[in-house]
Amino acid sequence: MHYVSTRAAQAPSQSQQSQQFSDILLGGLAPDGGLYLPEHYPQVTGAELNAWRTLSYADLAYEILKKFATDIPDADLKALTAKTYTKAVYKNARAGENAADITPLRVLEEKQVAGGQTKLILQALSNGPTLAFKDMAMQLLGNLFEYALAEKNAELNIFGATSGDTGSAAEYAMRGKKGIRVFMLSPHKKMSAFQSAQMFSLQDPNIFNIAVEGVFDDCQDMVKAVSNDLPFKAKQKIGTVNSINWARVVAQVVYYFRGYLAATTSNDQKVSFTVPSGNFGNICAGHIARMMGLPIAKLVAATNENDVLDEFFRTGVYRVRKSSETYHTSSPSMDISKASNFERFVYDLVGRDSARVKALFDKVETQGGFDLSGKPGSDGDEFKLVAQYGFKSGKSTHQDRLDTIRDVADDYEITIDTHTADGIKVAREHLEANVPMIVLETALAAKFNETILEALGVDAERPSGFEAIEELPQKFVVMDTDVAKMKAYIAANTGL
Ligand SMILES: N[C@@H](CCOP(=O)(O)O)C(=O)O
Repeated sequence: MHYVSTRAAQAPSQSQQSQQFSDILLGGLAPDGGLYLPEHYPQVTGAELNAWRTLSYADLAYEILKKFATDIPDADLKALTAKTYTKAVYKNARAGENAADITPLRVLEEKQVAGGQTKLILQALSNGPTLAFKDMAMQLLGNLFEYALAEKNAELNIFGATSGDTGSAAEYAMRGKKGIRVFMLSPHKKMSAFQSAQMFSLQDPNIFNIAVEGVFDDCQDMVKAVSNDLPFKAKQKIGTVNSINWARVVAQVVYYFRGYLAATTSNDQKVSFTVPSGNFGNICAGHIARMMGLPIAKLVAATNENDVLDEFFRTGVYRVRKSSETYHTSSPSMDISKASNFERFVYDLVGRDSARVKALFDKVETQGGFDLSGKPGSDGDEFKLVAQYGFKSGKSTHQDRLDTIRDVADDYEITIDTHTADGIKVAREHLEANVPMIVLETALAAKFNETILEALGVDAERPSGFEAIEELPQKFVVMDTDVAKMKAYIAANTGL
């Protein structure tokens, strides 16, 4: 399988620099500033789906990943997925969940309505080491990086940005790994107390936490600026773990298949997914699963008050917000106004025309957005095609989160986190008869105890190993949004 940049002038199989999975695994952004995607989406047959119904999560991951990572020997890939997706790693399953399922489903509600029955299902994705769905991909990335670096006898300096969950998932997956350092930017004082403590309490010498005076988008812009300095990137051996890295997205494709197979008994049935969305990486994985032929009816993006994506899916206008207009909310991992993975979807939406993609995203940088509504003066009319990709959206506020956390606790005796609450609030607006709606869980409630206390008046249950984490000594530096200073900090700590 060859990979193409969303901004490339040439298909990779025709270019001299043909890229395969292992070539792009360690790199992140393409050299032209675009994002990698496979040259075509591999298709899944009905017979394959049937055969996959009885597989373990690890074996299902292997079957899906081998369609994309065609340059990794089958036996090695199988060993990597078997090592990653174990019940020992995903050990934080709650009462009523089977840890061996890795991403167990829980039916929250079934209702008789005109024309049939609606069903609301929660897919648990946060039973891994850092209690967030990011572990699902990051644990695999840690093992893939170690494998690839050992093959090349190389080292890697990961430079990433987090609004709360990617950072800890990456640091837990990479701590102690030979040849790997992690430099993680986060918005200073804008994560929950638990999220900050989870990252900043790590004392490992290969982990560097940098709290940036700004919002997540400022952090992500710095990651892109550093990645676009190709000589610096090469000299400092910079890689990334954000969803700009294709391997992150493809690992997330697996749980859409798993959710579908667990919620249905025949391939004639469809399901929909609601996905709490910030950087568009998670729902982009759903888009890819759907493009591979998974019978998904709707993909519903749920945003918080930072509603750039909801605005696009309602109007066709993509209008990024300035840092000063990005709200600090009680679902902080989604406090994002410039969703980097959105470019992958736009690439498909405009018929894989990389020149158009480049022009549109250049316009984001120079004029703050683009308009595909087809109205006079707009940049195109592709918004009319959005429905055929199944996308819908909705938005949720702090009050919605509080209400939903209370409802779900009262009705189904489960405490959900604030981002999952955004998902459930929006999912309820898109229920359809006879099409189960699966909400992807973002994290465990313990990570956002401030809001759980406000909603329920009691603390969220805390899995063992995280008691009093906020009291541990913290190690981090504070910096402003100065790319030159950031580069100097990286170079000083790598010694390269
Ligand atoms: N919500 C994320 C932000 C980074 O997103 P990613 O999927 O690109 O890693 C976080 O919690 O850090």
